[in-house]
Amino acid sequence: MALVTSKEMFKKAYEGQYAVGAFNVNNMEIIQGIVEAAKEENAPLILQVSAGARKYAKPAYLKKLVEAAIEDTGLDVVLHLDHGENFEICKQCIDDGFTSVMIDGSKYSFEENIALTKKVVEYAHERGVVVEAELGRLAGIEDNVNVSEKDAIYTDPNQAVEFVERTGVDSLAIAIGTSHGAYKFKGEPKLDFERLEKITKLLPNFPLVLHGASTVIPEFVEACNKYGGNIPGAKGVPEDMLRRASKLGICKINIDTDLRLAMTAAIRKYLTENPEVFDPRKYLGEGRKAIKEMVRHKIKNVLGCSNKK
Ligand SMILES: O=C(CO)COP(=O)(O)O
Ligand SMILES: O=C[C@H](O)COP(=O)(O)O
Ligand SMILES: [Zn+2]
Ligand SMILES: [Zn+2]
Repeated sequence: MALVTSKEMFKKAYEGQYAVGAFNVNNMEIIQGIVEAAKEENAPLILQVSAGARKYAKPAYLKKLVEAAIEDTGLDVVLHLDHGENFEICKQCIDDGFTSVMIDGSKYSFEENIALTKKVVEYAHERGVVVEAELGRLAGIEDNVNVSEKDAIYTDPNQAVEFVERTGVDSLAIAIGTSHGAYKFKGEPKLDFERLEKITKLLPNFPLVLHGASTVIPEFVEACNKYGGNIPGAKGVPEDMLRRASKLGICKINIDTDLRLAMTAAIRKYLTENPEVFDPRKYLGEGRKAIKEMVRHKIKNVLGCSNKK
């Protein structure tokens, strides 16, 4: 039981053609729900912290909560920085004991992204920490992007090879049509699997990462809307697409939106049905339970990493 890097996890995931779930954490109930599910499923686990999470909960609280989760469950956990936007935040997290960091230089030019990623890789590797980088752009992608638009924003397979070789990065987040948040597709969901296969062929045995991979589980969207919410038209990546991706070199699947929706749906329902309750433990407890069930479902039925610890 310890904080570990994702090196071994990804090697096993690649060979076993499954993916490890990387779940975003922001408070105690979210962490507890996730680790309880991973423990029951005997699954490998990545807990990831965004800059926003660090701002909300404060770095020390999140670090100690993750340590407490490890102590309580006996799990091995990767503590990962999600979307580090500059060298300084990556350095802070490495100095803080994170075992993995993401440097997201995807908004910069290819050469600038390489230089920034290389700098983080050098600092991280000297300290036994692994690095994820990103090539290609995720945001604002719809299913009706045309071929030339795709070439501009989706990850270029040949560039991916050059990027990995020149930076020495440990894993790479790619853009094949997913996006962050609850509104991923206007029409039918579509991912560019041909591109993913090309990248995998050119980078054999190299772990790839899928961001923006929440399914936006319809039952949670419906519950949110039924109990006072207003999130019409929310749509995510269907489960069978995630299963397919995990057999094509995707070793890490990022999930945040589904955690938010599970928790919000459960709390909305509980408060609506129990208007007399004002004890936060009651409704936050419902949120935690919903997260645990959702994460168990992902581990067992989507990621395929039950009993792969
Ligand atoms: O990619 C993510 C975190 O980095 C989360 O994606 P979702 O918004 O699809 O959950
Ligand atoms: O990729 C983004 C994650 O969902 C984190 O979101 P956040 O920046 O609101 O914490
Ligand atoms: Zn990005
Ligand atoms: Zn992301």
